[in-house]
Amino acid sequence: MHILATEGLTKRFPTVTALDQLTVTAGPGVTGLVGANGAGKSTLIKIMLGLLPPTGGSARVLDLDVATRGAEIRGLVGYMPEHDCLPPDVSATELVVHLAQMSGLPRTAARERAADVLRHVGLAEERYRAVGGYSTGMKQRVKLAQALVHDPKLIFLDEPTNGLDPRGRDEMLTLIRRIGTEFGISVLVTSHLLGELERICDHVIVIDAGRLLRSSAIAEFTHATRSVTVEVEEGATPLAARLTELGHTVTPHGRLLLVEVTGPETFDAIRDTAVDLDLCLIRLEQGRHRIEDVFREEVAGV
Ligand SMILES: Nc1ncnc2c1ncn2[C@@H]1O[C@H](COP(=O)(O)OP(=O)(O)OP(=O)(O)O)[C@@H](O)[C@H]1O
Repeated sequence: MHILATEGLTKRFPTVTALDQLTVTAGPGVTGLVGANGAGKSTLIKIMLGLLPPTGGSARVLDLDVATRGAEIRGLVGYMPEHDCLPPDVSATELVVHLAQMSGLPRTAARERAADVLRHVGLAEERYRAVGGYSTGMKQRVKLAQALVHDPKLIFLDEPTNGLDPRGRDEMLTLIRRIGTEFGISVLVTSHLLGELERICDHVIVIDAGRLLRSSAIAEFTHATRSVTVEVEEGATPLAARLTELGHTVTPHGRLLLVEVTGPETFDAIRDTAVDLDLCLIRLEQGRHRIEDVFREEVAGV
C-alpha cells in the first residue's frame, strides 16, 4: 500500500504555482521530501492533510482521498508544522495532554500517553515548565511529541531540523529514524538538505518549483552523489592536480574540492596527498550534498 499517492496534483496561488502536475507515490518507511525554500513542500503536506484544497489533480493518503476524507486522514496522521506555533504560557505536558484529548483520548489515557511520548522525545523534568522559555531544540521535540501522541500510522514532519545546531540536528534525525524503525510508524520528513536525509530515509522525493525532479530509493541517490568534500586552508589547486594525477576524479567547487569516492583508499589518498604537499586539511566530509548539487546532476543527466 502507498502511504501517499498524487496524480497531476496542482496548486496555484494568485501569483505562484506552488505544485505543478505532481505525480508521485511513496511506500511505508521513512520518506524524505527534499526541495529548496519555496519548492512546494509545505503546500504538499497541507493538501495531504486535507487542510488546503488543490487546484487540480488528486491525492490519496493511506488510500483515502484528501478531497473527501480529510478528517479521517488527520485522525491517522501526525503533523509537525514547520513554524514556531506553540503557545508560550503552557507547559509541554499541559499542551500534549490537551492535544491528546482533542484527538479523542480520555483524560487518564491522554496523561499516560503524553508522558510516554514526551519521555520518548527526550523531554524530562523541563516538560513541566512553560514552553515560552524552551530552546529551539526543546520546542521541536514538543512539536514532535504532539504529532505522535494519538498513535498515528504516519507522520508528516515539516523541516524538523530547522534552527537546530549540528548536535541537535543529529539527535533529531536519530529520533526520526527510531520512530520509523522501532515503532513502525511511516514518516514523511521534509528538508532542503539532501545530505541530512540520506542517513535516515529509505526513499527520497525531490521537488523543484512544484515539479517532481526525482523519486527513488536512497541507495540510488547515495550512489549518484557519492563524493567527498575536501577543504584545505590553502593549496586546493595543487591538491586537485596531484589527486587527478593519481587517477581520482576531482571537481573544484568554489574553494572546495569534490572528490569521487571509489573506496576507502580515496580518503587515504586525500590525507596522504595533503600531508605530502604540507597542506592544512580543514574538512573531509562525505554525504552532505546540498540540494543544488542534485539539481545540477539532474540537469547534466547523471
Ligand atoms: N497561502 C499562500 N498564498 C500565496 N502563496 C503561497 C501560500 N502558501 C505558499 N505560497 C507560495 O507557494 C510556494 C511554495 O511554498 P511552500 O511553503 O509550499 O514551499 P516549501 O517548499 O515548504 O518552502 P519553505 O521551506 O520555505 O516553507 C512559495 O512560492 C510560497 O510563497
